Amino acid sequence: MTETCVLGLMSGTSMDGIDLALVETDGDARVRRGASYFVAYEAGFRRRLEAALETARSIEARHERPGDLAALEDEITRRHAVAVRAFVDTLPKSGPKPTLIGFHGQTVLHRPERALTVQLGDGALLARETGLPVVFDMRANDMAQGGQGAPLVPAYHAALARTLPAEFAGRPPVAFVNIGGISNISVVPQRGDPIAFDTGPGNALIDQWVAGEGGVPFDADGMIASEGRVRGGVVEAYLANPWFERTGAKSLDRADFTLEPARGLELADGARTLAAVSAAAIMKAVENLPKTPRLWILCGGGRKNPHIVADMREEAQRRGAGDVILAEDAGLDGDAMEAEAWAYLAARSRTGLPLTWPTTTGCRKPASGGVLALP
Ligand SMILES: Nc1ncnc2c1ncn2[C@@H]1O[C@H](COP(=O)(O)OP(=O)(O)OP(=O)(O)O)[C@@H](O)[C@H]1O
Ligand SMILES: CC(=O)N[C@H]1[C@@H]2OC[C@@H](O2)[C@@H](O)[C@@H]1O[C@H](C)C(=O)O
Repeated sequence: MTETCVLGLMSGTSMDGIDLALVETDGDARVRRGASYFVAYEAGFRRRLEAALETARSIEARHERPGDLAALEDEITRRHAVAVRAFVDTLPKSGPKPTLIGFHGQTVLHRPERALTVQLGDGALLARETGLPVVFDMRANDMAQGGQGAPLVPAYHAALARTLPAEFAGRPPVAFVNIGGISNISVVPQRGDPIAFDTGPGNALIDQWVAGEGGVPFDADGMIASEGRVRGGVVEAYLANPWFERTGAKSLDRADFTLEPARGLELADGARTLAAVSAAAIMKAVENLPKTPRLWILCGGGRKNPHIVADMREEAQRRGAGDVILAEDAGLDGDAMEAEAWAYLAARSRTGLPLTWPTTTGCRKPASGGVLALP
């Protein structure tokens, strides 16, 4: 494939808004990262998305849209179209313009054990609204091929690993950790396919905790947690979840971990303890990897919580697991990475290249995927 300028769209499990990013890519080794943009959801819309998770629980087949989910899907899609137009308006007149969109949509249900994953997002409507071809539904074929349907970002992490500055590239295996609502890891070895899985809760529990106990949407820069201390017993209760013993490909629904073990804690102790849980859950991944990573590159909003980062560094040292750095330290953009990934995946989809491998989602053989909608 020749190089295409692709616009990636991600509305993740944190439900905080829409990330947009441009990538010029052939869907293979050539990756040139471009501009990025973010459109926040206002509190009321975030609450509607949260309510949709409840409504979606009754879904048994992925195209069912009970209750208000059809109307919500329409609105989510139109909000993405508005975001695309706003982003494109900011691009310099002389620079590259997107000719393809990679669209994630909003996950409202993820039940890999039932081969069921539901993203609200109407690719055909987005194509009509933007006038651009749209690749969407990139998780479905992986599931049809026996995979978990997530995580999908490892294909992009593997491509980025090849572009790392020499001081980092010489330290395989490199681990990319996305600390979103849920956290996931991609380990990129020197040779061979990436190894990946969801590691456990990221920011979703912290967000729910500080919203419920403190009335704020997230613990900005870990300020609330700074006033608290780690309750070791609660961390242990979380880590006793059989999830952590499971080896191989595995992926989570946002509802799989709850605040139950933290109930009764005071606001700041809860925020600090849940940050420790996120860090410990990620570092526990080492126990399920064939080789301990030598470098950890953090992306996603959780890298801005200094307690998560500090706890990970301490644990990496204890485990002899090398350095923990932020995406920005390696010249990358930790906020835009998932949106960039959806752009890259769309380009791979167009050329039929694999989006997933047996080592990333457990699919039977490397699987491409995605549905193309033309304007
Ligand atoms: N300054 C900050 N300090 C602490 N936490 C922050 C900060 N900024 C963002 N976050 C956290 O990051 C979250 C958003 O992260 P991100 O956009 O990576 O998640 P996502 O893409 O929605 O999730 P996922 O990767 O699970 O799909 C917010 O909900 C918040 O918890
Ligand atoms: C079903 C779904 O949307 N899963 C998300 C979620 O958020 C993080 C983690 O759980 C990951 O598995 C996935 O997103 C990333 C971007 C992925 O598929 O790579």
